[in-house]
Amino acid sequence: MDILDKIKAYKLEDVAARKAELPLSDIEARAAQAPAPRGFADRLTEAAREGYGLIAEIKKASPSKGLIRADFDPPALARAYEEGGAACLSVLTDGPSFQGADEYLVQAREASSLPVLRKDFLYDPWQVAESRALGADCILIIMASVSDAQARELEDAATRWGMDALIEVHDRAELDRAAGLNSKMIGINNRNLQTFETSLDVTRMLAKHVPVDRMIVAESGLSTPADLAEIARYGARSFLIGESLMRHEDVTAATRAILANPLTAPGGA
Ligand SMILES: O=C(O)c1ccccc1NCC(=O)[C@H](O)[C@H](O)COP(=O)(O)O
Repeated sequence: MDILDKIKAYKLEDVAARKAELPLSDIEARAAQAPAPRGFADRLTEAAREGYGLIAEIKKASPSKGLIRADFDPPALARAYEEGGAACLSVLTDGPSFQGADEYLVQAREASSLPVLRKDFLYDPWQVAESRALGADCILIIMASVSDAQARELEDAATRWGMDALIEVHDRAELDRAAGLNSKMIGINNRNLQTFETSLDVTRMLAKHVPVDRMIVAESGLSTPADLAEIARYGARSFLIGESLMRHEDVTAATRAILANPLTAPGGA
């Protein structure tokens, strides 16, 4: 059983328990009261047109690295990322593997004007409504962890709630399945979630197969302006970065530094 299977097993139990406490109609009522969605894909596209589109991640710990940032203050981090030039935020809400919390998303969104991705493992439309109730503007769909039917169901639910979906892939088969969905954003995860091996070669190999009407978001293992410039050569102008920014004491300065001198290339987003 790899980490993704383990996460899926406890997540399904957790969702069943949450649903028992709060039926779909109740969580939908909460979602309907949430602040209006901030256009996540639109904001990212706009930033990528002018330079790079950065989704900056609020990440305390991970299965591959353990504790990443002890001094962890989600509202302060959200403000620091915004000041540094991030286009969007990603907030890990999973507790057992990432030391995340739903509350971190609420706090980060309230502290900034940026659209927010709920970075979690979703299997059920109930969780999509829950994400909206928390204020999320975008959800993540990990193709390695869901069937085509589940992916479609999650994407449809996100659309109904006015949210965007980032569709994450790691290999060609997942990319081909993702292309059958409607979402504009395709996240190419450089990290193999079975082995944790991380290589920018994954984006290099897959980017050329992404349909031209989709936006590539390169994810994981990015830590220098040179990494971004290299990936930009493969056609990706948007990036999801967590650990390398979280390890800097001055997150604003680190965000500014990684976004400096974007590779000027035709093609925009
Ligand atoms: O980060 C992990 O170890 C991990 C393990 C299992 C499933 C997901 C995992 N990470 C989630 C992410 O996708 C990353 O947090 C995100 O792409 C940012 O990556 P990085 O910049 O390398 O922190």
